Amino acid sequence: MTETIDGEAVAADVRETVADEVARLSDAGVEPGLATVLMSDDPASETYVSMKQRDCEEVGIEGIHVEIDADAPAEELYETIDDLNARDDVHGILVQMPVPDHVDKRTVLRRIDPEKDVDGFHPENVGRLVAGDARFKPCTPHGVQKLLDAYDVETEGADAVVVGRSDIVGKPMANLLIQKSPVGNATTTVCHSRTEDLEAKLADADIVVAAAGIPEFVDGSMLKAGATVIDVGINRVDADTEKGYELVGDVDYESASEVAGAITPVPGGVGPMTRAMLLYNTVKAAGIQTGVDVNLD
Ligand SMILES: Nc1nc2c(c(=O)[nH]1)N[C@@H](CN(C=O)c1ccc(C(=O)N[C@@H](CCC(=O)O)C(=O)O)cc1)CN2
Repeated sequence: MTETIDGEAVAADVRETVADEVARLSDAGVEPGLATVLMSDDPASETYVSMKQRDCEEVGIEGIHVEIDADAPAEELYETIDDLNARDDVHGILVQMPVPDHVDKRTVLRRIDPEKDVDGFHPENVGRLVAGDARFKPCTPHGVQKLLDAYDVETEGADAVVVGRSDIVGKPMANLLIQKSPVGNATTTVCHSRTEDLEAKLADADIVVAAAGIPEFVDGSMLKAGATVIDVGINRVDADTEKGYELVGDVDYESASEVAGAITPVPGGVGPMTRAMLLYNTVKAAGIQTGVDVNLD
């Protein structure tokens, strides 16, 4: 019997923990603040940012939202980051990705104060993660770890395959899975567009994390019976619905759920966890910057 991994439920638990810590910080005179910066006309990015702002409101984090015209000079974004770095009421800064082509993404990531980098994308934070001393784990892979933990998926000694090598998901996910820590110790293979015989690698995997951004490209016939399947893909495909599209993952849910032991749905799987871990990192950032103890596991 395949178990559906309920990301909405686990994310709600994380938000509850975060709300308790926000209350404790508030008792100590600290009001955590998260700034989201959107420089894009992409409807999906607009949706994600407004969801993040709504989540902040739910847990009592002060949400600050900055919108920059997608055609504005890159310098406008860099200066916005400088302003947010200097503000005492802003503990976390998130620049929604992707940014327009004329903006240098590496400059953006380096410009954010590493103590406010709640995405965990600054090179200092990437280095800390790789060294096993993470300050902020990137939200999506951290959310996946939480899901594996919540559903008692054994990672120690498991063969894990991460499909996709992005900086946001694939690389940090693989790093977390190999670490000598809880929800780690997995033998991890990272597959990508140049991987030969992906099918053979997937066929042996106890845990599959699909993060390639290709709609429904992993199907049930490629999976080992009983595998845990984590679908990170959130693809908008044209459909005859009210919105004109439907959301599908990188995994063909119907066929995969006939073979998998446990599987995340799309929507309602990893997406809500990505947002919940952003709140978690914001509270952690507020604790770091103010010296107030924060109890997060
Ligand atoms: N600065 C960042 N940019 C981006 C990140 C990131 O972690 N930091 N990740 C992705 C997208 N992403 C976060 O911004 C994200 C994607 C999806 C969801 C989500 O809640 N999805 C829902 C469905 C939402 C919908 O109706 O469209 C779900 O899966 O249930 C949240 C965040 C790229 N950019």
